[in-house]
Amino acid sequence: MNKLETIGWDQSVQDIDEDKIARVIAVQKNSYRILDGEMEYFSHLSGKFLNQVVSSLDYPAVGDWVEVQKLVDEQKAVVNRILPRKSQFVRQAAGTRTEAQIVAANMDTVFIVNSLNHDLNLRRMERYILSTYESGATPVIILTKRDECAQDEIDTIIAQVEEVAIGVPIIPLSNITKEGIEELLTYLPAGKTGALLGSSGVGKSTLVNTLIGDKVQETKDVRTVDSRGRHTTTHREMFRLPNGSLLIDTPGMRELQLWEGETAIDATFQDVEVLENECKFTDCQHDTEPGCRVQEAIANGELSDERFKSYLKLQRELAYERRKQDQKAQLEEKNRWKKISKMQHTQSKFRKKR
Ligand SMILES: Nc1nc2c(ncn2[C@@H]2O[C@H](COP(=O)(O)OP(=O)(O)OP(=O)(O)O)[C@@H](O)[C@H]2O)c(=O)[nH]1
Ligand SMILES: [Zn+2]
Repeated sequence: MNKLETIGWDQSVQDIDEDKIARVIAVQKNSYRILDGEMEYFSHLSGKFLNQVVSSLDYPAVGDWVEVQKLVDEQKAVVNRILPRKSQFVRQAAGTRTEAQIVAANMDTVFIVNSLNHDLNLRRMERYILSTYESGATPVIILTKRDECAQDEIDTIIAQVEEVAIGVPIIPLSNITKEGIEELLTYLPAGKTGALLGSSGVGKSTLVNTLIGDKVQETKDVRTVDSRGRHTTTHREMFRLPNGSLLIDTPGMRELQLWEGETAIDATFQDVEVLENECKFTDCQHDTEPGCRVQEAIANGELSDERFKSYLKLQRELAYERRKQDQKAQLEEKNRWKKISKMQHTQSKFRKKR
């Protein structure tokens, strides 16, 4: 096995010098911690790289494969480019600006983590499933803290989750009793990359510690702070598990604002799609039309009204996002031309003077 395979390498990129490839394991303010399978390096982006950056999606993210120039003795490196991603989980960055944020890259599986002891929010879960399908990875749902729930409560919750997570594996587990951990690992065999996503406090970092069998991530109960008063661990980080898989831990998200997802709507709402196709009216809004198959399904309980509303709402949200992004792109293009024509203008004035 070559050393890149120990950090999840499975790309079929041709003409590549193995010694120049590394994987991003953590993103710091202006530097990237990268691993080549043997050694860790602190790396920066090359000037050429920075000149080509157009959007936030062009910066390296945790899980990315990068082509680098290494200074082995100093354990430093310069990043020249990002290799094409096979998957990327994107959300709208927190705040009001229209900007994308990559949560994790090149993962095979996204583990959507929820806790059994908190109110489960099925609408939120639909968002995570949608974004996961859009990312190009496969979703798996994890329900933590099963030690705090009786079996019948767990069964009820699983039944509810099954209705919104059609065909998605659901794993109830406990970081305390370790029930469910073995099952989780069947979805993360050697060489594969997973990412843990979900709200704050559901037990993502604790799960990383459970899987590694050591305390590598700080968790809510103990916040370790170093001498300069900073938290000692970066929260968004990729780890190697003892079974040879890779796992990305991410900070809890307060809300998952969609960035894109039109192509993933069908996979997320397979049940609704089937009903829409069964509807005999070709132009149906599935709203108030008498005889509509969707409305019939809602009336007889086959489809929940909340789920159908959520389906419509997410579609509206995605269309709105798309318009906002298009407007932003137009504005950027306009500004780019303004800048170019201004530059040409000053250049011609300069020439005339001479
Ligand atoms: N009873 C029980 N408590 C758990 C379990 N897993 C985690 N916890 C507790 O839940 C709390 C939050 O755990 P974290 O691992 O910090 O949660 P997180 O998802 O990483 O949170 P953020 O880092 O804020 O995103 C801690 O007090 C853990 O000890 C579990 O399986 N059972
Ligand atoms: Zn209809």
